[in-house]
Order: sequence, then C-alpha cells, then structure tokens
Amino acid sequence: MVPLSLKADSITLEFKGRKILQDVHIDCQQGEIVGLLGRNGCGKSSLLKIIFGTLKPIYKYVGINGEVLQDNFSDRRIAYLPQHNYLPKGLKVDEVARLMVGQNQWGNFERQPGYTDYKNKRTDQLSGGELRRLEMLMVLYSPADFLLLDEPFTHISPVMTDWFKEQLLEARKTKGIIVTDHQYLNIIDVSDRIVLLNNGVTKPIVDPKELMQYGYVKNI
Ligand SMILES: Nc1ncnc2c1ncn2[C@@H]1O[C@H](COP(=O)(O)OP(=O)(O)OP(=O)(O)O)[C@@H](O)[C@H]1O
Repeated sequence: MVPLSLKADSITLEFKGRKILQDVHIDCQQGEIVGLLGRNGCGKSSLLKIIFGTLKPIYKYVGINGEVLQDNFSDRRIAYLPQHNYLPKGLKVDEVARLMVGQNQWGNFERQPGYTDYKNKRTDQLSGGELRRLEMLMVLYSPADFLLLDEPFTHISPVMTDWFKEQLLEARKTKGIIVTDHQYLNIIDVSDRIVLLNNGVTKPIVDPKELMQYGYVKNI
C-alpha cells in the first residue's frame, strides 16, 4: 500500500502585523517521524495548530495525498497533542477514552498501564504527569493517520520518556508523526529527519551540527 503523505505549504501567519511564519512548508509521510525544532516563540505551536485547523493563518495549504483539508479536527484524519493539558477536569477516564480512541486500536489501548491504572478515576484525580501520559496515549491510539505532538516530553520523568519513545516508534508503524519539543536530544533520537523553524521559514537539518550554525544549540 502506498503510504499517505501529509503536506502543509505556503503557510503565512501574522499576529497584529508581526510576521511569524513566511511561506512555510513541512511534510510527513505515513511511517515516519519528523522532528520540528526551533527557538522559543519561533512559531512551532502555531504551525501545528494551523495544520490541525484550530488557528487561521493569512494563507495555508494543507492536504493529504493532494486532497485539501480544512478543519482536520472534525474529520479526525489528524490528531493533535497540544502543549498544555487538554482534557477538561471532572471527566470519567473510561468514558472519555472510548470517545477518543480508535475502535480498531481499543484492544491495544486498554492494556496500557497509563489507562488501566486510572480508568475508574476522573481526570481531576490524576497528577499532571499521569494526565499527560493518558492524553498522549489517547492521541497515539486515535484513529488518525497523522499525529501532531507539541512538547510531549516536557513534564514527564526520564523513565516515562523512554516509554514514550517506544510508544512513538510503535505508532509510526501505521501513522505519520510531526513532533516538537525543546528536549532536542530526544527529538533527534526518535525522529527520521529534523526540520528547523528559523526566522519564519523551515530548513531541513541533515547534520545535527547545523543546529549550532543556526544558533539553536551552543554545543552538540
Ligand atoms: N494569539 C496570539 N496573539 C498574538 N501573538 C501570539 C499569539 N499566539 C502566539 N503568539 C506569538 O507568536 C509567536 C509564536 O508563538 P508559538 O507559540 O507558535 O511559538 P513556539 O515556537 O511554539 O514557542 P515555544 O517554543 O516557546 O513554545 C510568539 O512570539 C507568540 O508570542
């Protein structure tokens, strides 16, 4: 089967006349992990929100295999993990999981300790890290073909980081993933290729040492 291809192109974003993204391009194939790096405030979260459809830019093209997508959150072809916790407080974990997890993924999802340990609780009874792990699991096991993950490594402990990298590689078997985080070594470790967002445009990074030339890291 030919892998699906997500393409975002010509993305231009301004906030109150300040240009954030200038004709940005990024793409991702089913079966690959693309790591998105960039300094604070360069527009990484905005770019993911635009691809997902919750932020309206001046111009965008977002498509899968040439089919233009508008509000990707409504047809669930793309799933998005926002930078901050997204599950409202007071929801029953098992009920919200059944809404978010893909039917064909449920069997694998319901065996995950990140779900079984908390399935009889409410979202406000979990710690920040427990909630983050649950939110990540729900996105990873969603029915979407493509995942956009904003800072999944932030706020989770080292052992959880290793667990999450394994989960990402498992999800990659059937999905395409764009992931951003300032824990750049984890991003480099888990990604098939790296894209740097710098001065409003994306640049492919072939050698991690280029990240020094662009001033993203001092040493690598
Ligand atoms: N709703 C908004 N109104 C005005 N400016 C905004 C808005 N959202 C974001 N910005 C600005 O746009 C720029 C890009 O923000 P964005 O959150 O996309 O950056 P980021 O690369 O994800 O940053 P970080 O790595 O710090 O999370 C920042 O300068 C931010 O202050």
